[in-house]
Amino acid sequence: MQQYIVGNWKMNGTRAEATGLAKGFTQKLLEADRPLPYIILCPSHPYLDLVHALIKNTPILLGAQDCHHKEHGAFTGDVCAQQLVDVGVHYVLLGHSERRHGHLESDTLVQNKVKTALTQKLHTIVCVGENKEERTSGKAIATVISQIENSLPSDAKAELLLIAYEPVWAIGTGLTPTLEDIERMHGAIRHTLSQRFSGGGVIPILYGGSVTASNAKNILSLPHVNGVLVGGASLKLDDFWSIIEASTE
Ligand SMILES: O=C[C@H](O)COP(=O)(O)O
Repeated sequence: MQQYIVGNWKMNGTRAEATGLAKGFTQKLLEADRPLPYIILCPSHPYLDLVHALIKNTPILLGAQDCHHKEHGAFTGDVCAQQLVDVGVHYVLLGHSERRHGHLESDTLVQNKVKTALTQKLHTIVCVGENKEERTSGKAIATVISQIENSLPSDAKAELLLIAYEPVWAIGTGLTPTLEDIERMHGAIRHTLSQRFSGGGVIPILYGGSVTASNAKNILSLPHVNGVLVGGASLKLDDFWSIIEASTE
């Protein structure tokens, strides 16, 4: 399976910085001499249009960081899936822990968002992950499997779904699970997806949480890891490019 390298810029950057990064990646693509993974950039909403214009004739794909669960309407400050598609978005992150805020954005809300995004044929990256307490009390796998079971619509089309496993305690901290723990979790997720969805065996499962140019190769070499979701390191041109180059074919 071709791997996925997703850069989540979160609420960072300016117009000038977004332009610099997008132009930098397109230039690196021109110089690349090896097969590349799927590369997806997820800027903040105000810069989607700008980044789309800069990457539109390249293999880089555009992602958004969230969308509303309703198709349209009086929801001040929100953005709907149809608007994302309208500005060239192909992927959307849903249920990121920074939006779940513990349980403020519930599994049910995430599931409703997923339904709406899939209706618009957006590739939907559903984020799941345990917090520190759930990890130390031995509940990490049960927590993540429960999030998957409750965040995915039972009739979801497997071909538009991706899962990102992001332990909350690893995000932005420089901490990562051991390779064995990542592999064990991804194996459990794969088992659940295969049982629950026809075609679930092919849903890509990404790892996220303090992925860097130094640890990407080992993580991306794990059999059940189909890509990475990168936060901080995706804002640094050379670091993100090193992570792209660490992908396996
Ligand atoms: O969406 C990305 C993740 O939250 C990981 O962020 P990080 O790479 O800064 O730890």
